[in-house]
Amino acid sequence: MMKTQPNKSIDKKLTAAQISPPLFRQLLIVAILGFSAIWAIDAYSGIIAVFDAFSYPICITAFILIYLISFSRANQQSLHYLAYLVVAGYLISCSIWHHLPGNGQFSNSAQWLGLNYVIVYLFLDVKKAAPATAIVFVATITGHYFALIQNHTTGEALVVTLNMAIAHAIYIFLLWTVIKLRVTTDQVIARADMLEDFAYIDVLTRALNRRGIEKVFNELNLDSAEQKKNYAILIIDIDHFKQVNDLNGHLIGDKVLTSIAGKIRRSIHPNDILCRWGGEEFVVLTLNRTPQQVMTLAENLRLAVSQLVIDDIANITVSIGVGHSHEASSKEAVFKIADDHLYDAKQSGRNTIRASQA
Ligand SMILES: Nc1nc2c(ncn2[C@@H]2O[C@H](COP(=O)(O)OP(=O)(O)OP(=O)(O)O)[C@@H](O)[C@H]2O)c(=O)[nH]1
Repeated sequence: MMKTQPNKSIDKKLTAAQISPPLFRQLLIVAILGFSAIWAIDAYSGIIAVFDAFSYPICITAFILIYLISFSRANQQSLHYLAYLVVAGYLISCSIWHHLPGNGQFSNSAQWLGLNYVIVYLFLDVKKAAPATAIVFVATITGHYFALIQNHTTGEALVVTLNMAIAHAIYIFLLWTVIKLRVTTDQVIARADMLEDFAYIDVLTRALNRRGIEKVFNELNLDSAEQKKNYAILIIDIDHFKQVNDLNGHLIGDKVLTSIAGKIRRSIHPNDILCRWGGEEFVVLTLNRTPQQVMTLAENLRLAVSQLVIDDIANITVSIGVGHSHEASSKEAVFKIADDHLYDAKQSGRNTIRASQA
């Protein structure tokens, strides 16, 4: 439901998209199927390297175990780490192994290395992904350099690893740009949400405004013809407020309004809704209370306000008119009933409550 206190600041931290356990398991199935398919193709064609003959079943077993553990209460983030460790560990060591002399140099294993950077941002939040990216980058480049130098001149090994370093740096840079774009979009959405919240809140008292309570009515489906909901409306009007302004000035008048709103907010149930209906008029919407309970609430509010002393101003009173959902077929009609009772309360001397006879 709508917040009555908008967020003061927008969280500027970079956060990774949340991977739900079902999505994580889907990714694991893709990994299991992918590894199994490549293993089957390599084994069937007879070109399977010694490294792969061992590493494929190890990785597949690890993925299956992580898949099964993911159904337990195990920390999901740790499982994400573990899965990433298996993938990154496999891809780096496989490519390095293939670059060692006699192991089928420059096989196509290196082309998969870019996946390490993509997957790290998929699994980890950005704070952890950044150092992981640096570690993977350094391990990949130095590992390949030392593998190549064993069978090539330093110059040749340097050229190949430099190429690799540039390509990988571009991968990282582009991925980082995508993440930043996404974070900017998230911030724009958060800001829009915050502005939307402001449109429903009265700036002076921080209570909901008319549009705000309208929205609450819609969200709670209170005016639905099919499902009759039990609610009551209390229209609370400050007595002789014009005098408060005339005698003390508008700024003090504002302070009185804010203090009364605060007092009402602290006196109602957390599920009750406070709205500034207009000038010196507030509305409390309360749900699922009996008429007696609503009268008790109204009496508590009347008493609470009457005890306020604001900048030496005492004896502030309110008149309250009550309307119940069972008394009418639309919220407009309930408001009208509450308003009529408020009029009666004012006519009968103020500082009092009026509701229909039970
Ligand atoms: N300080 C301040 N005054 C406001 C604000 N909004 C409305 N008012 C004042 O509220 C007063 C309402 O006056 P009236 O409608 O005559 O009502 P009242 O003096 O409270 O008299 P009763 O309701 O009949 O008891 C006016 O003087 C408005 O200027 C506001 O945001 N700040």
